[in-house]
Amino acid sequence: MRYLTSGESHGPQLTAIIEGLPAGMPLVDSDINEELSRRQKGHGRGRRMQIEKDTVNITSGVRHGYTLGSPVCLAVENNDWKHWTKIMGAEPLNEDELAEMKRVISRPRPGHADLNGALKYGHRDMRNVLERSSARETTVRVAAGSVAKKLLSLLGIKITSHVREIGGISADIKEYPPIDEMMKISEASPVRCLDENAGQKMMNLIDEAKQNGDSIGGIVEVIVEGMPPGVGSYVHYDRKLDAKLASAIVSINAFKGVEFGIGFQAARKPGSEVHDEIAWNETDGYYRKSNNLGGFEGGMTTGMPIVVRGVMKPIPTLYKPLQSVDIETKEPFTASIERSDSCAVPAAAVVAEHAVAWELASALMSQFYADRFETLLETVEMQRTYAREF
Ligand SMILES: Cc1cc2nc3c(=O)[nH]c(=O)nc-3n(C[C@H](O)[C@H](O)[C@H](O)COP(=O)(O)O)c2cc1C
Ligand SMILES: C=C(O[C@@H]1CC(C(=O)O)=C[C@@H](OP(=O)(O)O)[C@H]1O)C(=O)O
Repeated sequence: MRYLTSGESHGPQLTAIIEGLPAGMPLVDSDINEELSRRQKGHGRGRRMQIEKDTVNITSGVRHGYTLGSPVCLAVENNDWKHWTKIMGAEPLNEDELAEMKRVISRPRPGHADLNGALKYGHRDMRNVLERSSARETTVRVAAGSVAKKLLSLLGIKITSHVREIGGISADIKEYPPIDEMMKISEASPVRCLDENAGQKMMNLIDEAKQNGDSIGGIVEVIVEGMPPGVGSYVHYDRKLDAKLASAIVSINAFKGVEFGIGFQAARKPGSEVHDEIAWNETDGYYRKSNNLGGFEGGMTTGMPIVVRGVMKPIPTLYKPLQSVDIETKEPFTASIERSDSCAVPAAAVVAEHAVAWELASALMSQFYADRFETLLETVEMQRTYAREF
């Protein structure tokens, strides 16, 4: 399976085209809209989220609530577009407006794509860069990911996400509740934090950062239960499923790091405290007595829950901007200010969840390829039985 996205942040719409879905999979708008709405929530977001109410228009590949096996096109309109038609060049301008338009963005924001993107593509107006480098694009990544999440859920695979840390305040999770419970808590919490105390502190810190014209980042965690063992491969670098997940996480705007299970802690412990002992029983087949490695050995799923975390840096646009240089005059200036979030970690958790869902669904489809969804169901079930009895 693959997908492409297109669209500018303040253009008319965002689009994703998915190729390679099996035919006969149930899919309706609400499967996608519920996930889009989750991405829009979360303490710390700017005014844009009040303007948008992201809903999908499925324009191809689905009839009467079932996939056809043909490309699925998902379109999400930008409500904000109507305020930007002139700036985005969709309307002819009079002289005054033209003069106004000469206020091009020439002072790159440290930490955003502005300067690198401008010099790469030769844009003197950095709006040409920020329109596409904006995380607005994650809307349709979530749309595509929600189709993958639907496929996973029909195969009995559950996935959720939550916030582990914001601005250095860490959620103190002694024991994870069952995954259905985690889904509910993270949905209800304004920072998607499973620990209510830490959640409140995180919100206070976000408010403080906002008041100071600053921004903060954090750590999100994605948890998956029900993946059959043996998905992915050890035989080649580009077939290792943990590597694909790592790439998907780091591809999210502002994500700088990734870890599985106990992650970086593994560097500070002896092997006897890291590797998960293997056991077997009739109901579950092989299982691990612990899950320090977060569901992967040798680039393949172990059948244990997948636990993957991603690190998001603070948002680069600052209302108290950092020093930069004007690319026209080469004089030092403070960076330009665009309307901005002060913290988008809770939203980014939902994006990470969908990025992971996509990679897992895609791996299942390449390993158990099926033109018909029913065949996929049967083959995945066969793999589970085979693994249990192996
Ligand atoms: C959900 C989400 C919302 C974001 N909102 C903003 C924002 O309002 N302002 C901003 O400057 N960056 C925001 N970012 C981060 C930038 O998009 C990102 O830093 C930029 O594209 C540069 O890419 P890089 O940080 O991966 O190098 C957001 C990221 C995510 C995931
Ligand atoms: C629009 C979204 O996030 C945007 C991501 C973003 C950036 O620079 O990445 C900058 C802001 O854009 P705007 O200036 O239009 O408010 C965010 O709002 C979204 O998540 O849907």
